[in-house]
Amino acid sequence: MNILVYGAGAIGSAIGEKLSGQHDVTLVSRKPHADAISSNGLLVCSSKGKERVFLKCVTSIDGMEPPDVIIVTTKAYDSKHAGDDISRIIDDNTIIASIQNGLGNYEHISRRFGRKGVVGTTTMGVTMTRPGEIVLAGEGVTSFGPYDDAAEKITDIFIKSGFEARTSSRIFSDIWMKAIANASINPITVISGKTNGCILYEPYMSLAKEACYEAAAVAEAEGVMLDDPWKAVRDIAEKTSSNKSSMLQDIEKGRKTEINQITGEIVRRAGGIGIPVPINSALLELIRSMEKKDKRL
Ligand SMILES: NC(=O)C1=CN([C@@H]2O[C@H](COP(=O)(O)OP(=O)(O)OC[C@H]3O[C@@H](n4cnc5c(N)ncnc54)[C@H](O)[C@@H]3O)[C@@H](O)[C@H]2O)C=CC1
Ligand SMILES: CC(C)(CO)C(=O)C(=O)O
Repeated sequence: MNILVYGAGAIGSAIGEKLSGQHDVTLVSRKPHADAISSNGLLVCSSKGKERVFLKCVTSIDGMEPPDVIIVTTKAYDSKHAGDDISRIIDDNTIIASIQNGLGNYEHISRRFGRKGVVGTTTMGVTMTRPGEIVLAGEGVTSFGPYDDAAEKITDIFIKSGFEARTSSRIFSDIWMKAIANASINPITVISGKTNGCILYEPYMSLAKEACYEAAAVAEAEGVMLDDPWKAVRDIAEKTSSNKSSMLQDIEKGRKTEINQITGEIVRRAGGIGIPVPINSALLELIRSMEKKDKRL
């Protein structure tokens, strides 16, 4: 199959590399990463050692034939642009799947094409250490949905390429649960400057719990059922207790964060249905001001 991975940074490169064992994979990335991969291949570092893999990596999809599958792995703030760009090269048979954090990716990437797409979420952990080099911290589980032919086809492709993957009948709960975990953990790690485990202790735990319950109320008002969201958040914080959240890493490197697509979406949706979310609203403003390195402070 011809598979295009659009927005190949950390996660996209790791996914593309693994799929390339069985499929004709093209990564779409920015110039430094594309140049490094084209010259020296992709260096994949993991607990198994280091492996250099040669892959096709381009910076533009101009003139491409419609691929069988497009996997979108940009940051969530680039989803709208990704949707616009890939709409130029798809045909009726192209399956489009998003594997990203945050809320609203499905709407940007799939529903806008007027037909079903696939939405995914993953617990893989990958970091890009420099252009052309990634570190795989954990293989994780990747889930796809909604439960239909396209999601099953992508799940099958992933399983046959060696991923732990499943089709989920509750994909929107899974996506919401990941967003709630990110909303409860990530902003607090930025404010505290500590790793994910900080939310298991006071003074951070009460704040994280409030953020979690507020966000869960919004999900439930949207008809999304969640089982014990605070337990799920605590479990994720325990499993990743020594990790620096992606948001803390972004702030430390002076990069844009996904706060608007995580906490911002929760606050926006809460406003639309009249649910008070004071803790998430405060966290949103604090992270936005830290992102801008607010000069008034
Ligand atoms: N890294 C991880 O372990 C995990 C990441 N995620 C989610 O996956 C998504 C991607 O995360 P990462 O891979 O860490 O981010 P990343 O920033 O490493 O990768 C995204 C890449 O997309 C590229 N890109 C964006 N627009 C592009 C365009 N128009 N043309 C070409 N390239 C373009 C960027 O240059 C960047 O290299 C995020 O939503 C993140 O929250 C989810 C689970 C784990
Ligand atoms: C689950 C968690 C919090 C792991 O670090 C994450 O997804 C992130 O950092 O964005």
